[in-house]
Amino acid sequence: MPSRLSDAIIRLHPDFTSLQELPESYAWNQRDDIDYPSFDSSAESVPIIDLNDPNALQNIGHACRTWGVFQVINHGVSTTLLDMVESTSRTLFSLPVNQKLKAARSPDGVSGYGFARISSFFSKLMWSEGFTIVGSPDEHFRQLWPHDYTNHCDVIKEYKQEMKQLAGRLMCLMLGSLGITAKQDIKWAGPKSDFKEASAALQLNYYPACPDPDRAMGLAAHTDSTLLTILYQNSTSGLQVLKEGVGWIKVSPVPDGLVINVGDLMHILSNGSYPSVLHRAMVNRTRHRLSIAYLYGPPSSVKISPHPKLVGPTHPPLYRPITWNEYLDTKAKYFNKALSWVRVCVPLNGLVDVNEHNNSVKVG
Ligand SMILES: O=C(O)CCC(=O)C(=O)O
Ligand SMILES: [Fe+2]
Repeated sequence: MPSRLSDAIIRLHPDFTSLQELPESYAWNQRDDIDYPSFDSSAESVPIIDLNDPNALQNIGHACRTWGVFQVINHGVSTTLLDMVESTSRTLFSLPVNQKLKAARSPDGVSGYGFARISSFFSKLMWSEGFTIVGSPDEHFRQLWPHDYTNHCDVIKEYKQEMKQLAGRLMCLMLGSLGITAKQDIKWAGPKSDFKEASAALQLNYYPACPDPDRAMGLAAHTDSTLLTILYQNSTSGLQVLKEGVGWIKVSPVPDGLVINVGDLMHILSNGSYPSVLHRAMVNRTRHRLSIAYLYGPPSSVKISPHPKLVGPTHPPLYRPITWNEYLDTKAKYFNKALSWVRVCVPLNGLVDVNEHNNSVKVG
């Protein structure tokens, strides 16, 4: 890398541990909570759903409709694997900045190390680092750990496999709660209804301890562009979701729990019944935080549209068909307005998309 370019990147990617004060470039004078108050989980809390509960499907339907987010326990992903993926992520972000930059995301690429991808939409910087994995992690991991990358690659591959299985199961439950049977009603679910052809990316997020957390922002408010997102967070809280009419609600980490977000494509598929949840990550004065988001969507050639079973004379389709890539392009252009650019019809109840009230929604 030419040295002037790498100097510029290092200036943009500081060694957070060396900063004793919050630089002005990281000070968010205006955060979204100007309009919305913040609550801890004592006010209202995101539903926690046991996947072994015989009522799991109904509970998921209710959570998707009212919150657009829920946590799952007894999901079948082992604690050992969650610990291992957390450990690989922590090892990655603990590398010296110069080493991490060897696997920097290229300006037009998606995989690799860098700031949150949504950073370009904001004038202030976010107190976080990210690493995106699309496809195999081998090449980038070899750059990070030239002599010792295979174990880390294996952990990521196993985690992605487990996530894919869980995501397929959650798809069946979420669709089932809308009255849609994966096997009969969704062609791309495949003969075993395992959504084998689905696409996905893994997003590792690291939020170092911050000297002035009240003025900093870990990851600004956004909805995910996915069908659904499976988020693992370590034991440090920081995730908040916006509950319409209430405010920002903390999503407290539950031992071995996974947070499931409804994404924009599920909102479209459900013809607006399931809201894609607006969420953000705050930072902590003394503790670092890690999160690992499995971003799950349809195969690249599949167009997502309001499902025919949810459409009728009194329920016209609210959105036009769109592929994941087309939607990502729309989101990158129109940010929080992306859903309205896909909309073909104003809902009969006259409500606008929840996200349009906020001016800081970005790609997930
Ligand atoms: O760190 C978190 O809790 C949120 C991460 C997130 O929203 C994302 O990666 O899209
Ligand atoms: Fe997100």
